[in-house]
Amino acid sequence: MSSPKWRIAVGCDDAGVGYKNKIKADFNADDRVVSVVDVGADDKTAYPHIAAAAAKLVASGECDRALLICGTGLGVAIAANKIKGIRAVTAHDSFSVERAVLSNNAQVLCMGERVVGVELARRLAKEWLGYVFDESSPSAAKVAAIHEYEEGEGGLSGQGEEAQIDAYIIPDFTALTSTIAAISSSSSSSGLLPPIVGVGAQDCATDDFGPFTGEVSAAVLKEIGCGIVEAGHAERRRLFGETDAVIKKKVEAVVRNGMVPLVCVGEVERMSDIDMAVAEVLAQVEAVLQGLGVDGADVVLAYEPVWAIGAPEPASAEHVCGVVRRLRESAVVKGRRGRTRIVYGGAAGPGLWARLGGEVDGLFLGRFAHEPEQFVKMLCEVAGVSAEG
Ligand SMILES: O=C[C@H](O)COP(=O)(O)O
Repeated sequence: MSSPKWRIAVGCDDAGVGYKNKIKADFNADDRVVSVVDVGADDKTAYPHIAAAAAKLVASGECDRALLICGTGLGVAIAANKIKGIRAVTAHDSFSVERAVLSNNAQVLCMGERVVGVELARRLAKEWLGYVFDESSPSAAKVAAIHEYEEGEGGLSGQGEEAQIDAYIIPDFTALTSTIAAISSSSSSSGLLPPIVGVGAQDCATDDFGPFTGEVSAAVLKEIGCGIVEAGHAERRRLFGETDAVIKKKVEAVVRNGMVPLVCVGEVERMSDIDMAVAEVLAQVEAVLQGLGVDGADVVLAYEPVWAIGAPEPASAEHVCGVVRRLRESAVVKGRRGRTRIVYGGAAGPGLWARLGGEVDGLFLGRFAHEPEQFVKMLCEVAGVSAEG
């Protein structure tokens, strides 16, 4: 097997500038490294922001690893570990650096400029590049257990233990801030913190900045508190001519800004041959996910047969489950490093969840979400709790 070529993020606070710059130069000269992104300006930026920025690059899949330096290497590790999916360690000796990768699959190495000599720090960073976690090793199950705790305690939106499901309201742009404020204040007054319902947007721009009058960027959506953003809804494709290439750029923008993309896919015409439906849907999925620069990111696919959107009845459970199963088995989904969840949309209403028999990860509601009682009923069905309680 050929050695991996690493894409590395480096960062530091004002106590770690000297070591960061030296190690960065070492990385740039090392042919095991293909790119180095420096997230740390050599200024007074507090370490949590630097550490989180580097960790997000790793979590999104834009970088493979990060090396962070502060005075002790402790604060940056604590901050980086707050980013979902990140395993950051502080290590100042050769054995710990080795085990951080081989035992813990840590993607982030932190060191302290006031703790370790510069030549040892450089040597450790060099050794670190040589270690690769073995997914078939006995350590893999333990790392998976860490991930399970993270999912159990947090989930898609970082919700608390009270939340059994990830629920999102996705209103139009003008209602976003008031919806976020309403959810936030009702969560505080009910004592449920953080909110058990998140908020998302129906669309976003492909770019974060630039002259795109009328567009709403993913950066702004993140800033106001969105957690999820739709990309490629059937109506965007049909009415606004959005192509797979545009949708892919939007997905990249959503992930780049630390949110989850809700990628809508679905065959246009009703067809009895499930193979034909799968081929059409899979082509859309492949066009968006293949070569996505954010392979490690969480993605939600909304399987919405276009013919079922706005229809009196949803697609049959047999059809939905058949397509979803094939999507899950596809190379493009199986081969991703990030989690891919598949939800169903298109006339989804009460009772559908049970008929789908656990084959899908959730529902994408249109009209029924506009009826509060039906909405709550379906939330309860998915959460497996009684609507009466
Ligand atoms: O955006 C919503 C979905 O396209 C589904 O809509 P629907 O449940 O009203 O058919």
